Amino acid sequence: MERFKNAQPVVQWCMNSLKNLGKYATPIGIILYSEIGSSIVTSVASTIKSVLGRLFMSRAFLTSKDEAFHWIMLWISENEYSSRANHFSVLTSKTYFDFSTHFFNMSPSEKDKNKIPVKFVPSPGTHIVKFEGKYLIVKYSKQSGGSNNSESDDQLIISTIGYQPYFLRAFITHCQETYVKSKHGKTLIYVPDIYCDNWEPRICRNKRDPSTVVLKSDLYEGIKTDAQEFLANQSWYHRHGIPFRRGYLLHGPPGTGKSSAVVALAGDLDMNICMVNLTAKSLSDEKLSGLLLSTPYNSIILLEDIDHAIEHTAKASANHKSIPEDVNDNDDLSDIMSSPISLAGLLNCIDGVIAQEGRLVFMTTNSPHKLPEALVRPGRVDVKHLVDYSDEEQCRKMFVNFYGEESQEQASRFVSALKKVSLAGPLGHVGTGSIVDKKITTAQLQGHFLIYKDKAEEAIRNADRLFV
Ligand SMILES: Nc1ncnc2c1ncn2[C@@H]1O[C@H](COP(=O)(O)OP(=O)(O)OP(=O)(O)O)[C@@H](O)[C@H]1O
Repeated sequence: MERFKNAQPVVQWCMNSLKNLGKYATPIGIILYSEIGSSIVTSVASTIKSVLGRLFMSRAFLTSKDEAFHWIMLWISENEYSSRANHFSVLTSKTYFDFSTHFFNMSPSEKDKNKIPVKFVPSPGTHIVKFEGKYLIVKYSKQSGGSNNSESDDQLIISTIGYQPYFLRAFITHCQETYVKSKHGKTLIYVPDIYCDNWEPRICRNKRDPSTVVLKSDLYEGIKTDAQEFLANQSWYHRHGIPFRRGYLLHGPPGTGKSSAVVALAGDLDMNICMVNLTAKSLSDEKLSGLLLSTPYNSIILLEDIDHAIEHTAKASANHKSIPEDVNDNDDLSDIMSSPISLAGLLNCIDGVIAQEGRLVFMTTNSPHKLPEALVRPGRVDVKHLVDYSDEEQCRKMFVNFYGEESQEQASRFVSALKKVSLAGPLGHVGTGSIVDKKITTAQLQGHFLIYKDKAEEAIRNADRLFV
């Protein structure tokens, strides 16, 4: 009984509280009702939407990391929808890269050279396009933030009515075919985006005709045959347990046609080129390996001036804290101190357990002696070629390429003029008469002929200017 007496105030307090609650019951009820009710309605609606979506819609998700993203964007840009869309982005040929621009003829007409051509492409948002009489909803979202994660990817969600995915697949296949057709006769050059997260197609240029790249006889053909043989023998490599990769090193003086040969080869083999600047500040070992593992299908990897990258890695690893002694005033110190990649990282990426299979890697350098043994060992570099100063035959071919087949006789006179100059050695001494000893590069020859465009005789008369 005593215990109940003690509990009396508590019971009284509870009774009072209930009474007071009665006063507020209606507003609290409304609030609770509306809050709970609306959340129930929202979740039921979204469940129904998602169930209906799954039952009656098919959907494809793509990010800009994937090549298919670009096929779709190109198709939409070229589709008549884009000309009618009231929600679009405007691109000019000077605009920051957008894949589609390179497939349009964006060069100004001869008549109106000051008028920059304009192209309208879909802007981020939702677009409705028609394909084979059916509608597709394309949701395009652009992520502008992130620097070092996949959040910087643009995203496409394509939906259409119908449970069966065939229509959507047919649409994507059609976009791919359109892309392949647009690319016909062109070489696509990919470079890493500014964060070095993904590849982006940067240049779409007409294929370079291999006959316009004048190398020593059979050099180009030798490289091409080797590459073709490699590409055709995947199963042989697998059978023998040899990694299916082939590395080439083209070395020689600047302006002798090393990069031009790779561009011509890519066109000849109907491949694309992925070019990495190994000294880019935003690159790192991880990013480089990520990039090399995700090179777009059917691409040649081109690492130009590899000796510069090696120099950078060496300086940076030796000088993480101190300033290198051989830095001169023109060097950008921050570049040297923060070399983006390490030598070990580079070697691993080119040929390590993480290296992608089935690829051609071309490296070019002016200073092969600066390359570490480990870089040029077989497996990383399987084929080495010196691309040297021009010989007689190259001078003749360059002349004929410039002035036409009918200029054969003039080409011989041009070569004689060059030999005559070669016979006069330095300071009145007799020279060897060998054109190669005069160290003329094909780039110099090109420059000379450009001065005397359409004036073959003047190019011959002034041949000695090549040696000034
Ligand atoms: N062998 C060649 N045949 C035709 N054109 C050439 C040749 N070599 C150089 N050229 C021309 O000279 C320019 C530079 O050529 P390219 O970039 O291929 O030389 P490179 O050897 O790669 O030079 P670098 O070592 O400086 O990178 C280009 O415009 C190219 O057309």
